[in-house]
Amino acid sequence: MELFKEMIDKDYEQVVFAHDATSGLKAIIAIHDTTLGPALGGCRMWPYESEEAALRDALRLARGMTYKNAAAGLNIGGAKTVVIGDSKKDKSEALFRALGRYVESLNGRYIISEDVGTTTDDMNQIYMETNYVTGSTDAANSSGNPSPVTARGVYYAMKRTALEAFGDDSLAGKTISLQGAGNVATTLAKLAHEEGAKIVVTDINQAAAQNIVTTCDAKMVGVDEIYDVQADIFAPCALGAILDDNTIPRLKVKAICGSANNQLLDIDKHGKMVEDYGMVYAPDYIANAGGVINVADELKGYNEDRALKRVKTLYQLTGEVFDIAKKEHITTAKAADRLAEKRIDTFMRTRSNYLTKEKSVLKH
Ligand SMILES: NC(=O)c1ccc[n+]([C@@H]2O[C@H](COP(=O)([O-])OP(=O)(O)OC[C@H]3O[C@@H](n4cnc5c(N)ncnc54)[C@H](O)[C@@H]3O)[C@@H](O)[C@H]2O)c1
Repeated sequence: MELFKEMIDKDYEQVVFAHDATSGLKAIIAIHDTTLGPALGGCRMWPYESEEAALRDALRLARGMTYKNAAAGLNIGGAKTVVIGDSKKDKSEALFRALGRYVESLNGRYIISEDVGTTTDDMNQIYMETNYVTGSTDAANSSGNPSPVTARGVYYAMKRTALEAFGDDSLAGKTISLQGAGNVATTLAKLAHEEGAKIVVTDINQAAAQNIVTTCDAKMVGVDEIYDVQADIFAPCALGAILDDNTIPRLKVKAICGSANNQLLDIDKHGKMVEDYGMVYAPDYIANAGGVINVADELKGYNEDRALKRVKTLYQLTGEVFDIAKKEHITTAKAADRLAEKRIDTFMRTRSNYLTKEKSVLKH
């Protein structure tokens, strides 16, 4: 990869390669954009097949965080860390403390948090070396596991999506086909079930799916069968890139709203295709922004009520995206990007005048 070409093309600010011989740390911190404030994004630990694959993932995910954070109205930018390694074998206190020291060296330009392959324990080790970490349970202002809050956000986005698709935001009597029965899906299923929705669930982990069958009176189907279920709303809460040429024509729903990141294999082609098949699509990074809204609240001194109140506004935000799509004759996926880009552009201009001291989300 020609790194500077990539950075110039998508306007990345900074890429840090971090190595520690003793712990075996090999990490990449990609900071995409800090126009709105310090960049916040999770730390993914994954046994990448090559260094280039790790770098590509870091860049892609960092940019995604810029869009998610901006669209959610947060005063934070976008970044991501990837640690090259197997989260089951390669973790150590030394590795995360070495990473924490690199985060500290960025002096608040970047705030790290959990992602796939990392846990609150890992964040606690990072916290020994830097305060620029969220989601650690040792810090005074910890917000804990974000998944239940992410699920709550998906639930509000889903209600607004139902209003768009059915003219009524109630989930009572609606059938939801749920792909995945993990952390987010479990809380989402519970909220929807409490409102009177029927759940059809699948997971490669049958025990996880069975748990939702038991707690929410759901029906279980096979992993591939989920796309053929006659339902009202499809909720992808497992993997990315699952909306493609093969799956979209099989869906028998009127709306799609779930927590998985990057659900559309190709944002332009498949964003259009879902609409051509008559489905309303809630853009993933709008629907799943509850988690980052929650951790970002830690920067102000975590207040659960305030964070949850903000998460509830994902209902209105989802509606705003639908309105932009209609007004500008673009897909809802593109409309979410427009919303994020407009916010960054507006504040780049509005905040361009000189101040001797600037107020920052990190200083209060
Ligand atoms: N946890 C959060 O706060 C959060 C925030 C934003 C986005 N997300 C995204 O939401 C999704 C779910 O997150 P989570 O925290 O619940 O993860 P999780 O790991 O707890 O759950 C994912 C579930 O998907 C299942 N799964 C994997 N492959 C599958 C397949 N082919 N078919 C069906 N099920 C399959 C897994 O067995 C697991 O039970 C992920 O894509 C994640 O990136 C999560």
